[in-house]
Amino acid sequence: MRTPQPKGARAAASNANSEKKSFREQLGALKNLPKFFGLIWETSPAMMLGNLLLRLVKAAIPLAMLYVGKLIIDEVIRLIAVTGERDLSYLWLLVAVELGLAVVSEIINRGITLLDSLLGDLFSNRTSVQLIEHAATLDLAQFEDATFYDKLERARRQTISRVMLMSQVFSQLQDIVTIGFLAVGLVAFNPWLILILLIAVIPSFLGETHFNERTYSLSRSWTPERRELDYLRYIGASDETAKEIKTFNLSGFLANRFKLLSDRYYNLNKKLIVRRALWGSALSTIGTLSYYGAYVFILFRTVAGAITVGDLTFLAGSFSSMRGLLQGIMTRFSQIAESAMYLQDLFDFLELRPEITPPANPLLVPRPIQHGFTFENVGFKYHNSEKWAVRYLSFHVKAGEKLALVGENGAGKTTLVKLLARLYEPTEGRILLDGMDLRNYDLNDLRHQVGIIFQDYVRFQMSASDNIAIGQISDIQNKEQIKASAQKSLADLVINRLPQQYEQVLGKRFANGMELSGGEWQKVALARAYMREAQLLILDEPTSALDARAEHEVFLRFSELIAGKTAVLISHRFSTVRMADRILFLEQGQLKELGSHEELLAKGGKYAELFLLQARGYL
Ligand SMILES: Nc1ncnc2c1ncn2[C@@H]1O[C@H](COP(=O)(O)OP(=O)(O)OP(=O)(O)O)[C@@H](O)[C@H]1O
Repeated sequence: MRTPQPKGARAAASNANSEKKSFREQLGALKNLPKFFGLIWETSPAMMLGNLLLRLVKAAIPLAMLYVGKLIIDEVIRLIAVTGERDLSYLWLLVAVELGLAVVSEIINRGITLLDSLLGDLFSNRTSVQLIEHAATLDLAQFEDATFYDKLERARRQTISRVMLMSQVFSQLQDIVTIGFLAVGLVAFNPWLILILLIAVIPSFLGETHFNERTYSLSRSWTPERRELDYLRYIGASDETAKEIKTFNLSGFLANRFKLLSDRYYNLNKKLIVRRALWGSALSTIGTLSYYGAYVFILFRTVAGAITVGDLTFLAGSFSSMRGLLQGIMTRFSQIAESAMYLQDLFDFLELRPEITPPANPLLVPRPIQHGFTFENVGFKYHNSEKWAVRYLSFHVKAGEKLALVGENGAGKTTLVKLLARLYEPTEGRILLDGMDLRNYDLNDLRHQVGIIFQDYVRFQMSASDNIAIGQISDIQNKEQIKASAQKSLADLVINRLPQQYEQVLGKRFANGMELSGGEWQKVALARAYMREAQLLILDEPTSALDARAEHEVFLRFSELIAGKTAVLISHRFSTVRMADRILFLEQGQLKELGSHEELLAKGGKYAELFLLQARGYL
């Protein structure tokens, strides 16, 4: 059993140390940027180019405005000094240019915001799709691993928050160009001013870098806890859990658990934010002092007549905006480096490869299957467990045979069928299909030829029609086939009663959805098995919520309707199980008995004992 809190806390502490990122590592994370921009470029080259062009033009505007401002002031002073007739046309021309620049600047700003948000949305949608597609290629076992889930969680966040990174990097480039322009003016006047400028901003930059790295470490080491918080928030207020939360009166328990965990995070984070605020204030004071030092210097030079009042405003203006820009660039730099580190999580996730892979020269599943499936001494351990879930399994399922799996809870029935569908790889032994190892077959073809309806099948909050089509999604438009499948599983009786029939959205999540009973849902899910043109059908207790008569009828139909196909059924109802050709009795992961209902009864073993108990109504 996992004990999340102490383990999480230990992990948090050790991660914080091992994940402490140095400045060099932050710089290293920037190597992710070209790949990131590659993805943005693929999203829309036109928008990316347009964005960059607009920003380039925008970068030149501050210098132009400051310079025109200087000319205006010098002209005003000149005009004041002139006696007699004054010609104001040059002044008005300058004012018109300044006005024009202001208007253009505003329009460009709007254009940049527009492109940023459109490109951002496109990028985020594209990455989300990529994430869904990639997740589908991974192994089931990977999804059962907590560290994998953390990675997935971080990657999922990236698809949305990394959109910010794009505009940050673009703004960074824009500001660097602007500074380049302004610096030319400043250097022309006095190169020392640039030095003072650097002294003003470097301390803040180092402070920001340090605190960003701390924030990243904290947030990263807390991923498992954040996932737990999300989970608690979800189960604390969700339609799926509301019933039990109310009847068991769990809200206090959940709220407390949430509060304990969130308070710990809040306190750690608070310490960091407060220290950041204090250091930030101290370091930016150094910046302000050096700025005013430079200002006083420029004032002296003006009073001494070395420069004009226009020069004064130009220099003070460029100095002030360069300071703002440099500070912005440096703060943004550490944010960009931090985001780039997070970006690593997204790329790491996209780099994950499944362990179950198709062979170099995959075989297609024989059509039809001739001999069937053979288990040769198969054993399997879940990766997070030392215990053998199943072991020493050796048996043969003939092509066209209906095999029932029985056994107590945890005996290994579901594990066995997952191995059969190659959702997991046996830890030892092998499974053969028509004499060839399952590993030699094309994975997609194999998955096509095997249809499974699990006991924990998904209740998709979509239309009844889509819920059935899930069994063979390529036939989603084939309404006839969907209806025929529904008739076979008896779901049509349920669906015909719904207000919008096959187009009726099922479940309670959406406003127009209709909830079904457990048994009704199972009939809909069962129809998925009939959608599939699979040669092996596996039903893992898909009828447990049906009443006894409905289950009997469903299985009778099932046997008739899939005549010729191989089927593996799992059920705890012996009246259903006896309809199978043979029954495999599992106990603690091992095969105990195998034979027809009559044979096993005659044997008088465990199966016979349980069957008789159930027949007498004790089970
Ligand atoms: N994802 C998993 N990770 C680790 N152990 C697992 C996992 N799934 C199942 N197990 C363990 O493997 C064993 C066999 O489980 P399995 O689900 O195959 O049993 P089952 O016979 O289908 O049970 P039930 O009748 O309750 O559905 C159990 O001991 C279970 O605890």
